[in-house]
Amino acid sequence: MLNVENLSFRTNQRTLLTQLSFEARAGELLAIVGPNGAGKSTLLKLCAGEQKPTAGTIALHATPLSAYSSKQLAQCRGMLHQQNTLAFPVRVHELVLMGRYPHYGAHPSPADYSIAAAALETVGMQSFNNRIVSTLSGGEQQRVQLARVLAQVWTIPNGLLLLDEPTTGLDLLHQHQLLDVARQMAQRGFAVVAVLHDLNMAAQYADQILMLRAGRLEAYGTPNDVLTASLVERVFGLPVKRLENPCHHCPLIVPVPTFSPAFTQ
Ligand SMILES: Nc1ncnc2c1ncn2[C@@H]1O[C@H](COP(=O)(O)OP(=O)(O)OP(=O)(O)O)[C@@H](O)[C@H]1O
Repeated sequence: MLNVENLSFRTNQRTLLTQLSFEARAGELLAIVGPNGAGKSTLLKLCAGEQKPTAGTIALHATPLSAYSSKQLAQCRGMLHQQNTLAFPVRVHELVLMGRYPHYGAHPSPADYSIAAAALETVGMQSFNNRIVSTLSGGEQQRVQLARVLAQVWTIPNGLLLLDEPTTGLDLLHQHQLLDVARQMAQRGFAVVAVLHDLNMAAQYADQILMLRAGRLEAYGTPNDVLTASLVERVFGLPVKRLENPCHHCPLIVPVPTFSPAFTQ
C-alpha cells in the first residue's frame, strides 16, 4: 500500500533521513521506533505528503504522493500529529466533524454527523460531546483528536492511518484501547503506521517494526526479529534483557540501567 524507496530528506543543511526503504502493507500495523531525534516524526510527515523527499520515492496505492492533490490525499490518509494546537475555542463534536471536511461540499450530510458520533464513541468520549476542547485534560484531548482522524478515514476501505506518538499522555487503559483501535483499523484493510516509544507496546501490537537511529534504518522486520537485546542496547544505549512476554507471543524488553551514582544523585 505505502511503498518507500531509497528515501532521503535534507533540510537546513542537515540530512535527517538517509536511504530508507520499506513498505506499510494493508492489514498490518507498522511501528516506527528509535531514540529521540532519530527522524521518526520527520519520516511520518514525509509519508503523509506534508513534506517532500530530497531523494527517493513514496507511493501510496502505487501512485507517487506527489501526484495526489491535497484533497485527494485527505480522502485516503489520516494523520494524528504529535501536537495539535487549536487557535480558537471549538467544541468536541465540532472538532470531530472537521475530520469529515475533505468529504463534503458546502455542508455536512446526516451521514457525516453519524460518522463523527461513531468515531467519538469509538474513543469513549461521547459524553464530552459539548465541551470546549481546550478545557479537556491532555489525554482526553488526544482521544478527541484521534476521533477526528478516525472520522476522516471512517468510510475508506483501505486507507493509510499515520499516528505520531498516539499514546502520549494516555493512561494505561487508554494506551491499550488506542492501539486496539489501530489494530481494528488494520483488520479493516488499512495500513497503520505508528511512531511508538514503548518497545513493549510495539512488540505486542505491531506486525512489523522499523527501527531508526540518526535517520538510518537499523532494523526492519517482525518484533521477534527486530527486538533483540543487542540491537536495542546498541541503538538506545541502555542495557536490556529480552524475555518472552508470558501473556502474548512476543518479546518483552526489560531495561537494566547501570547509571553511575554521580548521575543518579
Ligand atoms: N527543520 C529542521 N531543521 C533542522 N533540523 C531539524 C528540523 N526538523 C527536525 N530537525 C532535527 O531532525 C532530527 C529528527 O527530528 P524528528 O522530530 O523527526 O525526531 P523524532 O525521532 O521524532 O524524535 P522524538 O522521539 O524526540 O520525537 C532532530 O535532531 C531534529 O532536531
